[in-house]
Amino acid sequence: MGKVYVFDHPLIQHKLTYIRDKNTGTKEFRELVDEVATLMAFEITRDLPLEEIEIDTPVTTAKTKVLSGKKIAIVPILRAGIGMVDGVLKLIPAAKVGHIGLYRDPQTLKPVEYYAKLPADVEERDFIIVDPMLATGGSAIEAINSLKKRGAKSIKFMCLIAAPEGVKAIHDEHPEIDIYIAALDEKLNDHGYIIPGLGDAGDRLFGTK
Ligand SMILES: O=P(O)(O)OC[C@H]1O[C@H](OP(=O)(O)OP(=O)(O)O)[C@H](O)[C@@H]1O
Ligand SMILES: O=c1cc[nH]c(=O)[nH]1
Ligand SMILES: [Mg+2]
Repeated sequence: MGKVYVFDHPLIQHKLTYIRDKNTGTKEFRELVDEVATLMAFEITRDLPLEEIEIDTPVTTAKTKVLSGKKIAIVPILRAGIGMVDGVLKLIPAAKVGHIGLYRDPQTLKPVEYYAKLPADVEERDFIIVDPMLATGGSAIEAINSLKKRGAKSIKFMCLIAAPEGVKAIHDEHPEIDIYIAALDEKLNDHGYIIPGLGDAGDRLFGTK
């Protein structure tokens, strides 16, 4: 069964407070999302495999460790997921980036796919899907379906704020997926928005409302 990791690091929680605050403007919101994505990437990469190599220090030789070159791909769910990509790339700059375009129909709350482009070597990569919000879970489930359909074998899901309903929905559909979140909120409202949440992540990132 996939696990749920809630990153309660004080820096993440502090920054998340200002991300939630409705008085935080677009520029600062974008910067904070980027910073939290970097901090989350630090935690999510904790289990990356290492290999031992030998190097020369100025005084002697030393057996020491480097990353063993695991192939990683970051996949933002468009639009709002884009806000987390650069933050993750700061720590794993060699990662490839795929894109999945989904919007949530405001009436049905069902996700509609409008774009998908992934790295060619899908089967060999570890995928990290990024999206600030996990609400009903429809978008995340559709993104996971889309990756699996194209041959992905290893998938993690990372978001800033999740509703319990969304976490359950992912695990009902894809029980093996590990979910990484900065905060697990209370519930969804009647419009599928997370309470207390942060409002519409895409609109706040891109200033479209
Ligand atoms: O868990 P769900 O109920 O599917 O909701 C979460 C989705 O809703 C938001 O995207 P939105 O549809 O607003 O698109 P946008 O990123 O283009 O704003 C958010 O970024 C997630 O992708
Ligand atoms: O609270 C929510 C739910 C879905 N999408 C958002 O951007 N915010
Ligand atoms: Mg949106």
